[in-house]
Amino acid sequence: MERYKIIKEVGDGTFGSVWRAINKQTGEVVAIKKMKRKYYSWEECINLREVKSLRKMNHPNIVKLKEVIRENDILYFVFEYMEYNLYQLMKDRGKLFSESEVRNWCFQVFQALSYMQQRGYFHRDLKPENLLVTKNLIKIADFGLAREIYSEPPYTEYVSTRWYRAPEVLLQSSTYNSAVDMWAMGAIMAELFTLRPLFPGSSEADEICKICSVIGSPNENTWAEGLQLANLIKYQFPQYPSVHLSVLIPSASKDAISLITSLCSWDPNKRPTAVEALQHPFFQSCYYVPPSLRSRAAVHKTPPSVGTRRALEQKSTGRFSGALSNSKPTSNPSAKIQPSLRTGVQRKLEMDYQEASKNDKSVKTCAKQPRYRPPARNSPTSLYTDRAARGVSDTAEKLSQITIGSGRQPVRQPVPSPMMAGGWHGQSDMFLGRSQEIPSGRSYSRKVVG
Ligand SMILES: Nc1ncnc2c1ncn2[C@@H]1O[C@H](COP(=O)(O)OP(=O)(O)OP(=O)(O)O)[C@@H](O)[C@H]1O
Repeated sequence: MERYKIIKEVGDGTFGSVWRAINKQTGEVVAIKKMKRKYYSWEECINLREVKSLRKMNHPNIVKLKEVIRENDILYFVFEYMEYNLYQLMKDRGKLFSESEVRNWCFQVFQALSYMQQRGYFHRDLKPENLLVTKNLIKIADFGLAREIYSEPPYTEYVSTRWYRAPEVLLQSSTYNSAVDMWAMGAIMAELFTLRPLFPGSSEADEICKICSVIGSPNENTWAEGLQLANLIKYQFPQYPSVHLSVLIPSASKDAISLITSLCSWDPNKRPTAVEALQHPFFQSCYYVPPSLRSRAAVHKTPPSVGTRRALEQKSTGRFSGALSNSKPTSNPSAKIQPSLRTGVQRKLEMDYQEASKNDKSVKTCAKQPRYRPPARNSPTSLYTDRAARGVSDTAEKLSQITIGSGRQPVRQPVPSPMMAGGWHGQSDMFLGRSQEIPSGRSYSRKVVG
């Protein structure tokens, strides 16, 4: 580590603190993530397999892992340095972002997701804090890193966000897939427009409640499988009609609303894949180069993210091409997602249903704000400083005692790190898991340093 000069702490996550540093030899500015637990041998660097995968990921919109160092039993990840995360940008924002800013960012993130999805990976913890920005460039961070479920406090104060968690995960599906990232992107996109989280649930139960109050409760037509999942854990959805998203996101165009609506579909199978999202009319002005045509397009020196859509339109036959046809992509091979990537068994969640029946009576109403309120457009910044507005209230605290599958021990539940879609990682999944479970009675708070 003596090769690096540590400058200052820029982030403090669940598993590591992140520092800005300079490579003394090259002068390059990097971000060094120092893991909180100790690793007494390389074998103990439980996630090395994933680290190797991450190092292989080479995409302009995925934060590059440059180096992994273990020194004095401490594990360090050296990343390229990014100036901000999206949460910081939203928090400090005095006025709304323009639609073209939102489009530019989302287009880049969908390209990274498309890259990952085509390689059978998905992120599973997309949230504004994990989207890092330098100038116009945005990159996905924090995936594939070691997540230790057996680690001891000092992590107990942190409760990972549930605001971007897909309903199938909330309902403890054992077979979720890359569509969870698409859900998260819908929620993030909406938040970029309003600077308010779309589904600010204060507990898992309240999270579902918030979702119902926005997109309407699911039914046989919208998500038959979800009703079955709910049945399995004896959960009853609260009954709400849907609200048109344009009411909640007044600054967004019709195309943006259409994309967010489809990303936030109850049924994971009805959400677009990343490739399909890139073909949505919202991105009409953007220039997407399907991987199959990358080498040819490279000749034109097109920027990796956004440009003018000049070509390849005839190649786009995805979900949103033409008049929003329902036909599946045909001529664009990259748009053909292998069925296994969509439906593969990802993991077996550790579940404890002992008190699940409590949900029958407990989740008929949302905590606070029974309906999502349209954003206060004049004071968007207040959201991130107002605890109550973020759904953290006494009522919420109480509701959080009776969450879906409550009765669990307040220990870290393994939520696997980004992993090969369609693959069951078995034993190692325990090690790859990240904290997702919300210990009862704890409130969510974002931890952002700097
Ligand atoms: N490459 C980077 N460049 C600059 N800042 C970074 C970088 N990577 C991470 N950070 C900052 O550090 C914060 C925490 O990083 P990260 O999410 O990787 O930690 P974590 O322990 O995995 O967090 P979490 O609790 O979200 O799982 C990020 O939100 C970001 O603000």
